[in-house]
Amino acid sequence: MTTIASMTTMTSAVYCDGVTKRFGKQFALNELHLAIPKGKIVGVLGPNGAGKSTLFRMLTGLAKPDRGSISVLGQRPGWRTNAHIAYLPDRARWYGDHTVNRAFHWGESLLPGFDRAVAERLAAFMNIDLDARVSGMSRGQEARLMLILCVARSVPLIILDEPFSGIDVISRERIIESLIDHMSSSELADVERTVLISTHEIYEAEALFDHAVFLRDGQVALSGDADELRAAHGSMHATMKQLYR
Ligand SMILES: Nc1ncnc2c1ncn2[C@@H]1O[C@H](COP(=O)(O)OP(=O)(O)OP(=O)(O)O)[C@@H](O)[C@H]1O
Repeated sequence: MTTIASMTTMTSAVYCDGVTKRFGKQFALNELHLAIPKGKIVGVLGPNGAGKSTLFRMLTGLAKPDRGSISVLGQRPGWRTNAHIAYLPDRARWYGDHTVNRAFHWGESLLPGFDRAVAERLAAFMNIDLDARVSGMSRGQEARLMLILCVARSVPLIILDEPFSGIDVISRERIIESLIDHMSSSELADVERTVLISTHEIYEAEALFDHAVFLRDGQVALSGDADELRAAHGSMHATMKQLYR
């Protein structure tokens, strides 16, 4: 029998039903109910400690819920689903002795769906020298490399946890522009991509989003279509201010 829950599981990129995760007495996620539609660029937003990284870790099978169930691309998270996910964790670092070229070569051999030509184009746009050694890069330059390694992949789900942290405001605007351009380009038309992005740089990033989920204390405080949220509150930034003041 097909139930409403099983249909929502199939039509959603991510579906969480009553997901709870505790660390000692602290609830990271508390009876979280969430359905993220496929094919959208989604802002996963909220103050420090709201549960964003914990949610992402669960979607990639790195953490297990104490209670509740999670479905990613219609399946339980694990190695099968991870082949279809490009995940940029917060605090991600690359090998210091690699050059950008070597990182892209590594990506080509080991990351499903990695497209080197796309990576090189993004690198040119983001001012990343292919011969640069990672150990000599600034934090912001390394953050760009990590971002490219994820978004140059043709996979149905991309999860970016704080991808812009450490990148200066001018470069951030340029990078967000290049992402908008890249996400809407025809080279990705073969895959229905869902992209989840957590960021505190909501002012600059909000043009990216066509859906938003606001978390508070491990629960969904508000979620919906970005245009509808903007129409109701003025901007995503204003929505955030009203929700968390
Ligand atoms: N491994 C852990 N051990 C103990 N507590 C944890 C652990 N991971 C998360 N927490 C707690 O769970 C809550 C949610 O943390 P999480 O990192 O998911 O928040 P976040 O929304 O990503 O925050 P930020 O915006 O600061 O990155 C916080 O109170 C945090 O202290």
